[in-house]
Amino acid sequence: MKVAKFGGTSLANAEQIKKVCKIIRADQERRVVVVSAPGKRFKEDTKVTDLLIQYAERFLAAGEAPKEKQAIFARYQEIVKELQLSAGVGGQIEAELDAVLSNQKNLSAERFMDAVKAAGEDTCAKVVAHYLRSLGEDAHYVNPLDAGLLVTDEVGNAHVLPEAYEKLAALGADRGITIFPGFFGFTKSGDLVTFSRGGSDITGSILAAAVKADVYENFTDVDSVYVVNPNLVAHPVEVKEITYREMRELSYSGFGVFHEEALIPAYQANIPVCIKNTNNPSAPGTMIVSEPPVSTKRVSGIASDSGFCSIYVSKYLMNREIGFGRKLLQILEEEGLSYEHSPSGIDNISVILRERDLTVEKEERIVERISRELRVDDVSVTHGLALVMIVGEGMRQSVGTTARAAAALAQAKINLEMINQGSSEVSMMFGVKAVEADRAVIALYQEFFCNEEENQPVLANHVSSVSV
Ligand SMILES: Nc1ncnc2c1ncn2[C@@H]1O[C@H](COP(=O)(O)OP(=O)(O)O)[C@@H](O)[C@H]1O
Ligand SMILES: N[C@@H](CC(=O)OP(=O)(O)O)C(=O)O
Repeated sequence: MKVAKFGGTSLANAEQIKKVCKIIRADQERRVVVVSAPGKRFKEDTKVTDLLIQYAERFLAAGEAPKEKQAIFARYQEIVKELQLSAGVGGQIEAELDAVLSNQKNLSAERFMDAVKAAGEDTCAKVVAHYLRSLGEDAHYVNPLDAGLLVTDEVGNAHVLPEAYEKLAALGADRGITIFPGFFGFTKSGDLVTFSRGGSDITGSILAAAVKADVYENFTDVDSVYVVNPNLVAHPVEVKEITYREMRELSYSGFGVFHEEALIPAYQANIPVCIKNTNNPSAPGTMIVSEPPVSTKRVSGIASDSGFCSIYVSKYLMNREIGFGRKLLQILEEEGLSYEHSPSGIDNISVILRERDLTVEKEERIVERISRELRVDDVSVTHGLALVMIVGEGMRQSVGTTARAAAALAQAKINLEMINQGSSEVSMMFGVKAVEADRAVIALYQEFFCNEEENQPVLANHVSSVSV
């Protein structure tokens, strides 16, 4: 059995939904289907999820938002009409959507926001199920509450609860084709909570693990995962196969094609993931697997993400002070902050955080506490950083990757704020000013992928002859 997830671009309008249904019908193994909300139809368009957020924000501020509501209805009305669904079906779908958008009673502002956001996928799943039925298929919409998709009570950032898997396993025995809305689940108390943005990928992975699918197919709008963001480099090298670990690092670092948290359920259940193109389903796509291929490249991908800041702390003989690191991180913990990385030297340490988590007040308090409580020589915060990540299982067997990367960045006149090699040795991180991130990725792409001779595959478990 296959679990297939279709992203927003695959469901943006009726024409796309027809392609999706053709793909579902082409393979009887595609029995559990997860759908996102309709995405962008063209570059400047707005995703339905963003329309829903705009609606909820206006509604919460003004008590009504007729213009925003109409924009949402217009998207679904056009789809229903072009799919030639009956007036009765269209009316029912619209009434159910309207009930969610108009019902703030007994809901806090944040719960209302999550309920409205989830209505995008929920409505889309109903439309797809109706359309498949109109084509004669035995398809049915399943609600995550009824199916038992239990999640933590973290509004807008839910995580699946372990007991959900057992309940969801029953979907594997369902008759016909199950159409399941992505992006949200329910707490044990029955409250709706969404995953973080892009979270329909997570739903697909959870269902694939629960029903022990042979493969989790993730349909999007590109033929494969590429070694760099195709919006940055035209026609970059395609990735045929990549490990969960590499993909996890690259998704974390900015590969928008697959949600970083979506790999865990599939990985734990050892379900291979295949990224495929709805607009070109015969293309083989990219397989995400547990073991690297025998002949693996030194570098599998290069990604970057901005929105980071760094707290730099220096103190003479820091290395001799027992408990220094713990006390520093405890200050961050007490301010409710998680940290991303922490490169260190003998007398200094940096802690990298997401900028969105650090308010001005928190920053002032943290700097003051570090100075006073840890009696440091220097503490400063640098904003506007991007992290550029080179990832590859082959790096473990290769010598000189850091030197080549640093030289390429130096040649492009990019100043390095920091370098950090992950303990797993499959990734290497460079901190640069956010404005220089794209240039850094391009320079690294040229270094590792545009020189045929240098880019010969290196054998796994074999030390490359390339040296510094
Ligand atoms: N390394 C990469 N390989 C492929 N696509 C990438 C990569 N990095 C970013 N992307 C972008 O991810 C997009 C697909 O993700 P997304 O827009 O979330 O699709 P969906 O609507 O199917 O969920 C692609 O159109 C591409 O622009
Ligand atoms: N619609 C949600 C969830 C999602 O996964 O969407 P997409 O498949 O378009 O990335 C969002 O925009 O965040």
